[in-house]
Amino acid sequence: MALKDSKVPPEYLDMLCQEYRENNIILPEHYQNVNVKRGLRNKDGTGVVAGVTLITNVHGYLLNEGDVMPVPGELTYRGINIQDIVDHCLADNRFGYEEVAYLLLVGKLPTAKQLDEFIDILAECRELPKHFTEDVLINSPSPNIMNKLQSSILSLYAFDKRAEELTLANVLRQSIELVARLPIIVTRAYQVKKYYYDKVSMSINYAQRELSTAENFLYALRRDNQFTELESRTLDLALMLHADHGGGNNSTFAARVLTSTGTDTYSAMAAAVGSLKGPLHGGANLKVMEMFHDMKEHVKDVHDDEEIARYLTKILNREAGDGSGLIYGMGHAVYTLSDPRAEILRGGAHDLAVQKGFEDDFTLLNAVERLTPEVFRTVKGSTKPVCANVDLYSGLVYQMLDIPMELFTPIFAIARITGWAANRLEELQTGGRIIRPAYKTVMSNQPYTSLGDRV
Ligand SMILES: CC(=O)SCCNC(=O)CCNC(=O)[C@H](O)C(C)(C)COP(=O)(O)OP(=O)(O)OC[C@H]1O[C@@H](n2cnc3c(N)ncnc32)[C@H](O)[C@@H]1OP(=O)(O)O
Ligand SMILES: O=C([O-])CC(=O)C(=O)O
Repeated sequence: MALKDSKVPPEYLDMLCQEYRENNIILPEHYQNVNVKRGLRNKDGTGVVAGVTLITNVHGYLLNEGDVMPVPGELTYRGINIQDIVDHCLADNRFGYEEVAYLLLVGKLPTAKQLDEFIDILAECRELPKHFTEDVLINSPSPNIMNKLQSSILSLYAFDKRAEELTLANVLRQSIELVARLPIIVTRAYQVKKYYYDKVSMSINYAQRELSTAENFLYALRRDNQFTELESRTLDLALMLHADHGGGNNSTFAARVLTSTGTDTYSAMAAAVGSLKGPLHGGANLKVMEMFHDMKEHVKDVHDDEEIARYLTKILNREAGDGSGLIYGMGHAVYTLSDPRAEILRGGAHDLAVQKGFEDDFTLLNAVERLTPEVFRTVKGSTKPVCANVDLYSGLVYQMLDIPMELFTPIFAIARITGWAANRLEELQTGGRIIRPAYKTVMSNQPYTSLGDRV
């Protein structure tokens, strides 16, 4: 593909690509011969254990005499089941994300007084440093909000006099500030993006002290600052569910890898944002919706399972969708029978769909969840269970809340900053060794050839 603005000529690139392909062949047997744990996975697909943690447990299978036994998934934050956290917050009719953030960061549920204090501090910290909005956001727009979020987090370094200090108190302070500020950065970066790239007038609002994280997001997103109770509660639920997922998920592990070098908070958190953006990880929530819109164009009857299964088969065969062969929102590295977050979001998506008249959309996405395992077995001949993951229903939920697609993955980041920060703190306090896996070379040694003798 020719890059219009590049000084590197396309024919030169073609030549380099050809050279590259000829000189960079690693065959599957190379992996097998040296017993490499590709993707840091054991032979049975389970993850290589890279550390111990007190923060989050992701339970997706049992090991029975060395065999992986599929079980319904369970997610616990600091030992407390996510379902219980959600149920209690809903029963008390209060926002839960702030409580989850305290729990993950500090290690125990806050008392009522501690929670009030924490919410007050978050409110105090939400406003961005002086000139940050003008210099970092307005004067330097990006078409991609995850990209802008990543560079904004790096830019916060310059506004922090104690950016490098690794004491517990300082990193906790930085973590709280990031939890408070990410919703503001994301919504402002979005406003700037709309103004600069989409030629829509920009509206930049101050964060509101009395509003929760979810409410502040919706307040800043909407031109009229209006949102309903149902909308803010649903977003709050999504934030709770996305807040952490153990030390091994790709973005959190990236944060831990960088943290283990002794680097600063902003560098570690920016790396995590870059990881989350990927379509196999947090970026899947955007991909699910792209896939879903494509399906809506091609599937005539959302109640016709055979037609939907045919379409899913085409996706797996790279004849439909984005050509990757992936059914986004399905499959998980740990969960086998179910992802508890997808179960909760499915319920939320269903209720919203009924209320807002999106029943057909829900039916179609639900059919993807129901039919994929069988299609998967038929096409791939694989008996491995494949379940819906958290990204399957989140996009539909956000769409029904009238949140633009380009903010789906940034919302994930707004929630996950808590988990990244909690894992960074744990790595700093208890890790104690630079993370440094090995790569086995499959290249044989060769002599240096003088310039004039090369062909
Ligand atoms: C927040 C999150 O990060 S949740 C995950 C979000 N990502 C997605 O929804 C993208 C779609 N899903 C996937 O790509 C995968 O299921 C992942 C990345 C989530 C997990 O990957 P893995 O742990 O490697 O999955 P697993 O070991 O089960 O893969 C087995 C095989 O099934 C394939 N597979 C797994 N899920 C899918 C899928 N949804 N669609 C098509 N093929 C899939 C893998 O590519 C692999 O194929 P291969 O043996 O030919 O290489
Ligand atoms: O755990 C994983 O590999 C991915 C995931 O679901 C998450 O990070 O929420």
